[in-house]
Amino acid sequence: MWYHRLSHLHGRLQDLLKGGVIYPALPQPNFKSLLPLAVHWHHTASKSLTCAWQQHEDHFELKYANTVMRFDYVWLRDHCRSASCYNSKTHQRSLDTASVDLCIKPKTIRLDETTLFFTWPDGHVTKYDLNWLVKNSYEGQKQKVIQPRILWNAEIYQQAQVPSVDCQSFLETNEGLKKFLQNFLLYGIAFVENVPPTQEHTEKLAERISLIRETIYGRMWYFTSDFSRGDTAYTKLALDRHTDTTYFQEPCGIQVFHCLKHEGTGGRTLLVDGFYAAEQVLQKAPEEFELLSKVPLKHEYIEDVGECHNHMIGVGPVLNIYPWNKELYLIRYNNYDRAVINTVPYDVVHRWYTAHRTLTIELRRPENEFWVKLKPGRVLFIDNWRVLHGRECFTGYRQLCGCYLTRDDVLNTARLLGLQA
Ligand SMILES: C[N+](C)(C)CCCC[C@H](N)C(=O)O
Ligand SMILES: O=C(O)CCC(=O)C(=O)O
Ligand SMILES: [Fe+2]
Repeated sequence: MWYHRLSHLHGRLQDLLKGGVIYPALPQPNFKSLLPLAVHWHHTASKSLTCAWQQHEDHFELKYANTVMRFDYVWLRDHCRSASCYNSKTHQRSLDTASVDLCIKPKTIRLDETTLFFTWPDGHVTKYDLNWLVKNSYEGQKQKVIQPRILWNAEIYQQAQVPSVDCQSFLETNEGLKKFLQNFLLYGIAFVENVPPTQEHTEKLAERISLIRETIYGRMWYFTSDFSRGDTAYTKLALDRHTDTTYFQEPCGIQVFHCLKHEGTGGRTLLVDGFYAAEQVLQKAPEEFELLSKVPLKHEYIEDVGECHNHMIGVGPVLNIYPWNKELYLIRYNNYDRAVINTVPYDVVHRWYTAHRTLTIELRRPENEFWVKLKPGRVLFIDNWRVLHGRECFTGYRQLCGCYLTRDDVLNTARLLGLQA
């Protein structure tokens, strides 16, 4: 078996070498500085800078920058960046992909320096820079790190001493905003300090990083324990850890909390990194992790209080994973709002309960709980796709205001500031 694989690999290399091979000249300064390491360096450098390609019957194979890439011919035609195929002003494709022959093959392929030229049967020429191909190929993407994150339990988060960003620097400087977003992307929570304790100022903060997502709760919400809505959030009761709006097909991306007033006891906020807990499940029981990522569940919000009549349903697994790189991107966890399970047969149901228990045990470990008392002036932003929140029961008058944000627009702001998101 092993021998088989080896000889197969060897054959592939031979194939590759039959294609065009170039050794770009080394820039002079590098050459000099690397000279003492000549023997070792020669090997790695020639490996990383060599380009080898091979035209196969049904795909194009390219070896460059230590990456072996395979491209489908329709893909190569479809991604043509020539002026007639792609509008580089709008960054939009002009080519009608449906007009490409699904059996298309290039008539000729030529490499000049670091540019590949494909001439298609109708004479059209497509140019690709080798580095563009590395960056945009499936194989190149796989090498890229996933969204940088620091998974945390209470100790990790507290030891990190993540600084809060001052309201003025958040509102008035790009550095302040960037620092805030960087922390938010890394930890899934972030604080802004010295905010005037009003709904208007909280709204201003929200609008600085995103669009406010208006929901059945309104645009900016403002709530006390008056049971004005048919939900436990509007009482003085404790709330176990959960994510919000699990009953939306796309749960809200970010939640903003600002406690404007509390005259009483208790009412601390609980925060738990759901991705940290999920990672523990993946390590300890990978098949349970997989089940939680596959079994679709319904969450439901049924309200019939006063003038408020709502019936929301969202369907999706507890753990949502990108299929191409297995990256976890969303956790949907709310035992209060989870609806009747009728999407899976009984034996799967039992295995699902076991897996759900494993995750719950991780989420409930005291060492994973980060408790904070929200105070007027300190605004908390929570990544509702990652970090669970809850609260301790409380006495007295407590006023909380906040809103939900659309996730796409937060990430948009982050990317415009040069962050990976
Ligand atoms: C934040 N705010 C008070 C407006 C809404 C609360 C929503 C509560 C609901 N059970 C959920 O978890 O989605
Ligand atoms: O009252 C709180 O601190 C939070 C309640 C809650 O979970 C929510 O409003 O989503
Ligand atoms: Fe909540």
